[in-house]
Amino acid sequence: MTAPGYRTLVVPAARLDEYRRAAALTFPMVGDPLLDDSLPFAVPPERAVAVEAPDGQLVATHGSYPFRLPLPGGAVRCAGLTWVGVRPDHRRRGLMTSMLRAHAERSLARGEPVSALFAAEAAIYGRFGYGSACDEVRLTLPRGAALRPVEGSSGLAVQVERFDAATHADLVEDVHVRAGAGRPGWIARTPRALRDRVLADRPAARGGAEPLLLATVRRGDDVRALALLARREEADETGPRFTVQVRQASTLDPAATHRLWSVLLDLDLTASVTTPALPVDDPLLQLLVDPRPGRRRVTDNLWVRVLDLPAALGARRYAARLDVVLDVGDAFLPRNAGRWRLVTDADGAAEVTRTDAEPDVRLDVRELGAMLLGGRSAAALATAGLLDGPADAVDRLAVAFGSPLAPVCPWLF
Ligand SMILES: CC(=O)SCCNC(=O)CCNC(=O)[C@H](O)C(C)(C)COP(=O)(O)OP(=O)(O)OC[C@H]1O[C@@H](n2cnc3c(N)ncnc32)[C@H](O)[C@@H]1OP(=O)(O)O
Repeated sequence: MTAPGYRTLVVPAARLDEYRRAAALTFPMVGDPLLDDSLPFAVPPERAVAVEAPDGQLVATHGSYPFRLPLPGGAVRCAGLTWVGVRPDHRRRGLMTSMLRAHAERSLARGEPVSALFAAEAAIYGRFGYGSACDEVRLTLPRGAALRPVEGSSGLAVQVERFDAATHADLVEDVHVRAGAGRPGWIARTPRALRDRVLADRPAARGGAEPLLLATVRRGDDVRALALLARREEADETGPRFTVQVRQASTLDPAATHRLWSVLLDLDLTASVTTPALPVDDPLLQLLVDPRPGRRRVTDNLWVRVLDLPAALGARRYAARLDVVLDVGDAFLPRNAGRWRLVTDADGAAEVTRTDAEPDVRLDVRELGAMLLGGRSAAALATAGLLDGPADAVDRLAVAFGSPLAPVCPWLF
């Protein structure tokens, strides 16, 4: 239910400009016409939703992207929630709450059992059943940071050129997708308009850095790794000292990974290198001879909301046999609340059914979302008092929900 006098609507094409103006009042970083032109129209039109105030103005916005969210051993249709904003003069009267409800209902109607997002502020989304599902790490490394050797690296060819979206976007997206094979959370940038927006190198968004460069590592004609990067000058009386901002690093094998980072960590005239969001087990972290110099920032990455519990849990594989009854709390979407029996077979496939049996483990849907990608351990959540059950059941759950590779989404939507 929207607050009295307000109305939630799918934004018709004729009102998209209004939608953009409402978003521009909400998000302080929007304000440059060159940037504004691109926002937020990568959201497919039928997924742009707004709230209209009693005076007819659009005062709150949200949208979603049609993603496939990689899970351990599977993938699930996922509504990537974005542009949630309420005009400053209409806040704290329930408009976000009504939009989140509309988002859940519309996603379910489209057959999307899961929603995911990046949280502008981490305290916002737990109340709506989103759980922090994984972390990311960003490194700032000194130039020349040494890497452990990897056989075959030095023989690979490297090319550095100016990035041109029209020529290179397909290659960059293709390598991005392949680089994430087997890693939960590694979302492809769909639809194409979103990919184009993510890869657009708008001067207004460069923050003083040069236009994007594309570095490719090749074995013969085959591109095995690539990076998008830009150098930015830092004032220094001793001479030019550039910071290398690596915006995307996508690698397909260990030798190419080593070769790519060897080049990025040793560009002339540079003093330091910043990485994009990396999974917490990224190969770069394993390869650094000395991981201590520089800075390391770990923060929350994807937040995940289970909308249709049996469909979401049934879309992934499990690393151990389970026959467990979960008692799930879901105050925001009661359809998920109650007891569910989760049984997995020898291949890790799951069957999820309603049951009246006594529960083994009690948890909120928020924790289920946190565990879905394999990035949060049931046992760790239990030590924090966020999941309750006998130690053997909790431990089995922790093992079964685990993932061999740490989840991450390396780009922001
Ligand atoms: C996925 C994304 O798009 S992330 C982007 C999120 N957007 C932003 O940060 C833009 C700036 N902020 C805003 O536009 C708004 O303040 C919003 C969207 C965060 C909140 O909108 P509102 O309509 O004011 O929220 P609403 O009135 O529905 O509040 C619901 C509850 O959330 C709480 N809440 C709202 N904002 C926040 C916040 N930033 N941190 C913690 N709690 C919050 C409210 O206090 C309220 O709690 P209560 O039910 O216990 O009273």
